[in-house]
Formats: sequence, structure tokens, C-alpha cells
Amino acid sequence: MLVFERARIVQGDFTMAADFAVPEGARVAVIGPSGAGKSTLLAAVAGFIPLAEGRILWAGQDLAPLAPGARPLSILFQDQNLFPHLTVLQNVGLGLRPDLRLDRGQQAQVAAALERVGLAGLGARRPAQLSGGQQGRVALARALLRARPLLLLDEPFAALGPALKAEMLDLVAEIAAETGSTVLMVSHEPADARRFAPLSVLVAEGRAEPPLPTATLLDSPPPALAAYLGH
Ligand SMILES: Nc1ncnc2c1ncn2[C@@H]1O[C@H](COP(=O)(O)OP(=O)(O)OP(=O)(O)O)[C@@H](O)[C@H]1O
Repeated sequence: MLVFERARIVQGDFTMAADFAVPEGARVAVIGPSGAGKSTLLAAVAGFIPLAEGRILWAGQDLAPLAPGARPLSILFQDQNLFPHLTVLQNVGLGLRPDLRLDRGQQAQVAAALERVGLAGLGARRPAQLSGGQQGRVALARALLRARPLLLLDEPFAALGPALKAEMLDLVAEIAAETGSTVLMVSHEPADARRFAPLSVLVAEGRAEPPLPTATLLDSPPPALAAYLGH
């Protein structure tokens, strides 16, 4: 379980509060108006922004003492964070060993992860030789190998067309279900939230609200969300 315990996150003039729990294995969309603090919430979980007050706990452990790289999570951003000078195999291999000195077993794990995301045979290419969707799959394969229990998605597939984006969201959902990962996904598209996430956290007016069923929230939105959705 991921717990925000009377957490307060401050960035300059901006401040937001979070006090709720996300059940283990849940897929949760983080929705709300632009500038409301969706990315900030994820950045606090990832350890890029220290909390001004309160705690964030995973499996009962306070995350505060853990540097970002030591936290039990992987993050996918929109730019996918692929290294342009490395091959697909190397980019994925970084998920296992930053120095890329992979033994045979680890090489087999990399190959299996590429196969799992539908990229078998493309390991020798560089990111520039892949489509946007394929680049997303490389980043996903790397996250898969890291095998962290919490996955944070900050609009990683926003640049893809609707069909490809839907396909990627389905793939993430499938993999998360297989691995039991808990997923928080920032989303600007209500349709994506409905497709991907049974639960949603509304971020608005300086607060991240406890998760509610996505359909409930989108079908009967509170005023702050209704204005954003254009209802
Ligand atoms: N480094 C920073 N210093 C000060 N304020 C910041 C910083 N980064 C973001 N902010 C402010 O924090 C608030 C929340 O930003 P955040 O990016 O989390 O919003 P968001 O909900 O993800 O927005 P969007 O949907 O537009 O991506 C905004 O008001 C923003 O201007």
C-alpha cells in the first residue's frame, strides 16, 4: 500500500496536501486541471521534491530517507529517457546494471523483456531508428526489468496517436497485472483514465483527493473537475 500521511508538498508559491492510501496492485489515474499539481504529486513520491510536512510510506516504510534511485519504483516520462547513442538492448539492459556488464542470464532477461513488449529482433537498433510507439515499448521493457513494485507514469504516451496510446496503456495494464505492480498515471485524457485506471485521484485546489472509482468521478464530477472537463 502507498500511503500519503498528512503530506504537504511545496514548490515556491505552490502548495498541495495529500492524505490517503492507494491499495497495492491498484491502477490509479491522477487527473485534474493544468497546474493543479499532478506531476508534483508523482515527483514527491519519486523523491525529487522533499515533503514540507507529513510522510509517504510504501509497504509501511517511510520513503523520506531513500534517495530517488533507491526508492521501490520506476518512472516513465513523456520523453522516455532513452539514451540516443545506445542500442535498444543497451537501453533496456540499463534497467539491470548501469554499467551494462550483463552476464548470460541477464542478457536472456533483456531478450525476454523485449519479446514481452513486442520488440524481439530490434535490439541492435538505436532509438532514432524506432517509431514513437516502439520507443515507448523500450522504456517499458526497461521498467519491466527493474521489477520495482510501484510504477509512475507521467504522460509517457502523450505524443502517440490515440490507437497507439490505447495499445500502450493496455500493455502497461497487462504487465502491471502480471507483476502485481501498483501504478499511478498522470492523465489529461478522461478516456485514457477510464480505459486504464479503475481508480482516480483528483488533484485540484491544493489537494490530492482520496482515490474514487474513475467512472464515478468522471460521470459526476465535482465542480473543479467539471470546469476542467468542460461540463
Ligand atoms: N520548480 C518549480 N518551482 C516553483 N513552482 C513550480 C515548480 N514546478 C512547478 N511549479 C508549480 O507547481 C504547480 C503544479 O505544477 P505541476 O506541474 O505539478 O502541475 P500539473 O497538474 O502536472 O500540470 P499540467 O497538467 O499542466 O502538466 C504549478 O502551479 C507550477 O507552476
